[in-house]
Amino acid sequence: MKSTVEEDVSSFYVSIAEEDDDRSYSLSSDYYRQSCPSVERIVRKMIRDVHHSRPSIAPSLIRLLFHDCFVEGCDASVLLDSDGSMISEKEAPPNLSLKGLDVIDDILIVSCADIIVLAARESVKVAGGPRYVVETGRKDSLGAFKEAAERWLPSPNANLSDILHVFASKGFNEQETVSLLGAHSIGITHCIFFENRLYNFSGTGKPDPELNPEFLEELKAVCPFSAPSSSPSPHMCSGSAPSLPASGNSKNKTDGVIDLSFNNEGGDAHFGTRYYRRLRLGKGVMFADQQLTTNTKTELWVRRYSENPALFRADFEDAMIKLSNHGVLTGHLGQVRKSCSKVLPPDED
Ligand code: HEM
Repeated sequence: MKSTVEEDVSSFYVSIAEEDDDRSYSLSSDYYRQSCPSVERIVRKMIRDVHHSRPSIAPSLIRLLFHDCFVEGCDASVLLDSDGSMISEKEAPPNLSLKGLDVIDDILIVSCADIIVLAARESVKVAGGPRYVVETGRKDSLGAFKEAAERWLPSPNANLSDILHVFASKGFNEQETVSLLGAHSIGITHCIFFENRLYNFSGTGKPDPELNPEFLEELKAVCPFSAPSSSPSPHMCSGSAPSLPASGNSKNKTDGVIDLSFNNEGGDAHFGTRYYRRLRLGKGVMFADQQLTTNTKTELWVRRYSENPALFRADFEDAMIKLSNHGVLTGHLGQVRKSCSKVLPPDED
């Protein structure tokens, strides 16, 4: 006997074509009303189940949304493998440490692009963040954009004006940018993404003066200096920014990992608020984060969000909805892949 999920999947591919014929090409709140009415319920259940056995999955899926949507829009292009005609975005340095891609394929009951958005929404919720409403109807891309990934995904050592410029190019103002970065209140980072702040900040041979001195010592204990640092320069990711080996097998200093909320003493337990309170204490782990306190406009939002959890949650919801709708493909502009890592052959498109 077929499970509810299997029934939903088999009916989906039959009716998706009909669905497109009788509606305008835009996202909608009931896009899968006929073809897959249970999609949101199924994604919610699957994310909760995976989160139970693999609690690290929620931050990974939220980051995946950002890395998909910032590169030519929310079109699941980040999931495509390289083939004869294209190089995968997964090979772009900022994407080498992405995780959770397997979960999107495991859930695949509608387009990969919609699953990324719905999975990120549920991930925010299980991580203690707000629940927001997202529309559906995104289609998957016909190609991958590795060079765009290198151009648009900021380096953890990028300076604030570059970061604000990139976000502004995608339509996000300072307030929205600061609220989105609240996602860094959960998840992990590898030492390689901030070790220059501990040992050789901007080539000075000294630590970043913005780092809280006690916190600096704690970070050094977790990420000891073990080899000449590559001292990545603090500019946008263009292939020269720090990146991890594609395989996680090598045992070297790049393996060091800490929680983005490492030593939260003096901070706060809540999603979001925790991040901004830490920044005010000089406990931002990445350079990109800590700099939010150095500019009058962004510092204002850091302060407001650290003091007002309700304000943060409302703004974060709005910014995540905006991110989830960025540059989407609808109607015949895209396709619905059967495997997220492969474009459909033309005869099946
Ligand atoms: C200036 C912009 C940003 C930079 C430079 C940046 C950089 C990074 C880096 C280097 C990591 C560590 C990855 C690792 O070591 O595996 C990370 C983790 C993370 N980022 Fe960002 N990020 C930015 C914006 C965002 C945004 C807008 C979101 C979501 C809305 C986001 C969500 C996350 C999450 C949730 C993690 C933890 C991932 C995990 O635990 O697997 N980031 N980010």
